[in-house]
Amino acid sequence: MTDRVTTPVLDVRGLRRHFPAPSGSVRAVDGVSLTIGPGEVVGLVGESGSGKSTVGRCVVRLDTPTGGEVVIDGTDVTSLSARQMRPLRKKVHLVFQDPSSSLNPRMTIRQIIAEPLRLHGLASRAEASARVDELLRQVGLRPELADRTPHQLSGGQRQRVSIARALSVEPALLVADEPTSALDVSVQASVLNLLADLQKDRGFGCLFITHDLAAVEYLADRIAVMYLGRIVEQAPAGELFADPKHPYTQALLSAAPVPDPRAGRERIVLGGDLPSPLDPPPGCHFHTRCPLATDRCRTEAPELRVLPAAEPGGAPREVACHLVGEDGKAPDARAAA
Ligand SMILES: Nc1ncnc2c1ncn2[C@@H]1O[C@H](COP(=O)(O)OP(=O)(O)OP(=O)(O)O)[C@@H](O)[C@H]1O
Repeated sequence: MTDRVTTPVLDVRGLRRHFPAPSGSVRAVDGVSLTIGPGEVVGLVGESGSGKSTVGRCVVRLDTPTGGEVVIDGTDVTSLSARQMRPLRKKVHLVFQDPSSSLNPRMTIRQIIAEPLRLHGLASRAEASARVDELLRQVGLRPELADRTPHQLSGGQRQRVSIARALSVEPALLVADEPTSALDVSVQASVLNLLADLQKDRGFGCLFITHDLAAVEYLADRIAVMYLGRIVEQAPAGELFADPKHPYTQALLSAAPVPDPRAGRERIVLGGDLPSPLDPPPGCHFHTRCPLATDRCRTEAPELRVLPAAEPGGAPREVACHLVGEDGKAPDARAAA
């Protein structure tokens, strides 16, 4: 196996993003570590305000971390200037939540999709034009749309254009931040299917940020669960849904629609709101809402620990909870709730 094959497309270590505020600092991201292998899809889930988008923005360097490291395809980009970052921009692209605000309304679709190719000097004008036609077909749009402007397209078509633009330079990593949440429910599934098909065909790594648990179960190989700026659990997608270990993950998944009603999952209703990242609770951040919290949880922050794989040779999983045993045996928040 060559080094190229084993180098992760994304290696985030101890990432922090604290925003200064008049009465302290907002710890939006507070020590996140995450790895994505080539061709791997990692879902990042958690309540609104848990820090998911801030992680995504730091990865694509739309935001600058206040601590930790971001390594993209083997290059540490944490402290690169905008100029130094430019050649690396083709390795990682972001698909935003709302395509209406991320596409320049004065440019044609052809100009929008060709822009990254032009910025990176990857194609002549004629080559870029042919490539745009091909990309439009790949995202399920007719090449005739190339001469229109974004406002002449539907929301779903605009998001397909954003995806075509992001993929025009064949990135190693795509960060998709709630790529379907601004779309009509009727087109959400087709855009998700498109992303899944393109990912399988092209094999790019993907950080998929979402609230949509059904979508993440469908798309992700692995899922990381965030709570108040930290990852509290990471596991292969199937294992996380079948056997969530962290009481927060149990509560989050209990609210997801169950495809098979016979599997009936009892809902765990969490008390209170997500605490403020301006003044996070001491110890385990989740203790204020956890039905199982003990004195230790209120004072000592649990580390993210590696648990034994479910099967020999299986992928390891990680959890940050004092109540999960070394053997991976987890308490049931449902019983206590
Ligand atoms: N520029 C900023 N200045 C101050 N606080 C910020 C800034 N950006 C984000 N935050 C705060 O950081 C926390 C995390 O925000 P973030 O948008 O990353 O969460 P999220 O999990 O992506 O939420 P959502 O799912 O609603 O997008 C929130 O409390 C938010 O208010």
